[in-house]
Amino acid sequence: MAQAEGYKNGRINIILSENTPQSSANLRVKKQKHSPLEIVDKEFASFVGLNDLKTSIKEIYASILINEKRKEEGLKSSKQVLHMLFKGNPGTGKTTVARKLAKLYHDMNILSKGHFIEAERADLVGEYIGQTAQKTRAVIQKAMGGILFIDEAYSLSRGGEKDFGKEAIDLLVKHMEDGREDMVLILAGYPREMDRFLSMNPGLESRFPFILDFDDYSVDELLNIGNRMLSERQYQLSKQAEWKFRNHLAKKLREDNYNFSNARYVRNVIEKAIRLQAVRLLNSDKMVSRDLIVLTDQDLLLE
Ligand SMILES: Nc1ncnc2c1ncn2[C@@H]1O[C@H](COP(=O)(O)OP(=O)(O)OP(=O)(O)O)[C@@H](O)[C@H]1O
Repeated sequence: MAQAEGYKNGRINIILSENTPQSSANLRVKKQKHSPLEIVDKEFASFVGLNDLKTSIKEIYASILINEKRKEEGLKSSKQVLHMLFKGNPGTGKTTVARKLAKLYHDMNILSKGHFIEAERADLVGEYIGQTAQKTRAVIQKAMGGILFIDEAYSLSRGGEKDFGKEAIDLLVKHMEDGREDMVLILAGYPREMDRFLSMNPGLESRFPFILDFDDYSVDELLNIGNRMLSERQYQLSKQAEWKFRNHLAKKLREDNYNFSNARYVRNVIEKAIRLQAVRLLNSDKMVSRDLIVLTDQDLLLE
């Protein structure tokens, strides 16, 4: 196990005891001389915005480390339950953050494997008696040592009391109650549907100590996300294209916030623009190297 070794200059230094199974991950932590909270900043540096969420994750991270330290010192410590509810509109980063947490928890030695399993209703719910238990147990088994992420969790209670989805929920709850710690369950979905789902399954919410809200992005944040996606691929928007995109995003946010898919929408526009630019360049007789980088307003198909 990694251990927290005292506090120096406001930092908790992580050291390794011998025979640590994930020693390479933790050695990385030590070599870089980052404090645990800086590690969260570093891991989440590629995420635009999400400031409240980053603060919550730091609190979780800090409380886990301090709890471990208290345990070592023989002080009272609570059992760490890390199951989470993620509430946010489409494309607000729920899946991407959950994947990142799997890695972080692995580096912290909380999860032995740190892999990420995403499951939906069809993976858990069967069509005949006995099949749901089989399917759900198999998914839980596969997720042991990692994160089990169930997107649109409310789809499990779609059919009401008689539906097998209820059985899947009960099995997941039972698994959480059994207190096997080497798996984190994250139920995710859109805020309104999640709230309805939780109100229909009393007692469920209280089993999740962490509820994280993913807010919609502002126009500036969406543009920032887009520009980062482009620079990762060595592209950029022309001034005019950026202006056009900004106005369009502002209009989108005013119009249909509920169906708008936030950062995923931005990703789709950008991927389409890259394809349209390629066709435009092949059709043009003159091409200089800068043309390979710049996406113009003609390349942005905004709908
Ligand atoms: N804050 C962010 N910074 C940078 N990129 C982001 C951010 N949030 C989301 N993205 C990008 O947007 C895309 C969609 O994100 P993701 O799939 O995590 O959203 P989601 O909330 O799980 O959506 P859904 O609920 O519809 O499945 C991904 O490509 C992701 O990398």
